[in-house]
Amino acid sequence: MTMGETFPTPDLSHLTAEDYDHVYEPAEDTFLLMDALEKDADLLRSIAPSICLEVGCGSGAVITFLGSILGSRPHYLCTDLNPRAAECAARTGTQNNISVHPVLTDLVSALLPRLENKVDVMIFNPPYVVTPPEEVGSHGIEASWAGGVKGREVMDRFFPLVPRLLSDNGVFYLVTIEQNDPEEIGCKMREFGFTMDKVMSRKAGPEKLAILRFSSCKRTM
Ligand SMILES: C[S@@+](CC[C@H](N)C(=O)[O-])C[C@H]1O[C@@H](n2cnc3c(N)ncnc32)[C@H](O)[C@@H]1O
Repeated sequence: MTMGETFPTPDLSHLTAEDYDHVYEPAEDTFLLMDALEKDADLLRSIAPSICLEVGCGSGAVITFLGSILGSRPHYLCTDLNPRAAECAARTGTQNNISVHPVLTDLVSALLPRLENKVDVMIFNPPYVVTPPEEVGSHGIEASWAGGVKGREVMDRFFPLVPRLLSDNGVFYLVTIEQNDPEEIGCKMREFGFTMDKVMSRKAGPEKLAILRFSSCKRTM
């Protein structure tokens, strides 16, 4: 086992302040997610992934970081409904020599049914902030954080799609805050056939962040 292996934070020097007016700038949640992926590097490699997918890629920092862990063998796909984010994610991949393929779509709509049971590693740092419901649904920077009731409105729409997308040995990483009620999410995902593990947690200002990992109860590895 390769204890404590570290991987480089992606070079984001190509992104400008103007980009970040429109696209989520990597923050504590982004970095905690990267730390969790780094911690799970051996597990991720043991899956020998063919397809990795990040939903809501923003700058593309996380999917690119995953690429630095897993190398060039897997396909790296990502989605966002913000066109500027999709464009930034492609540039971040190029800047770091990782081939990242962004798809402009709501959640994963454009990828189903083609990716049915084919995704080995899936990541979602969703808009998780509790906001009035009417703030949900923007295609601009507000889509980065506006999560509506309990901060759950966007992620709740995604959960039923997880069993359709993940391969039998696949894993799904989700960023949450305490207000999202991670325990309730665990119960909901159990109904879809997944077990939940908390990989990491951290307090960042007022936010109690957690990185949850879901894997199929049928998982053989
Ligand atoms: C908290 S930001 C995370 C960005 C990036 N993954 C990171 O960790 O830095 C959430 C991202 O999800 C995107 N997003 C929000 N709702 C979405 C939806 N329904 N479908 C696809 N992407 C969405 C936002 O545009 C934003 O880029």
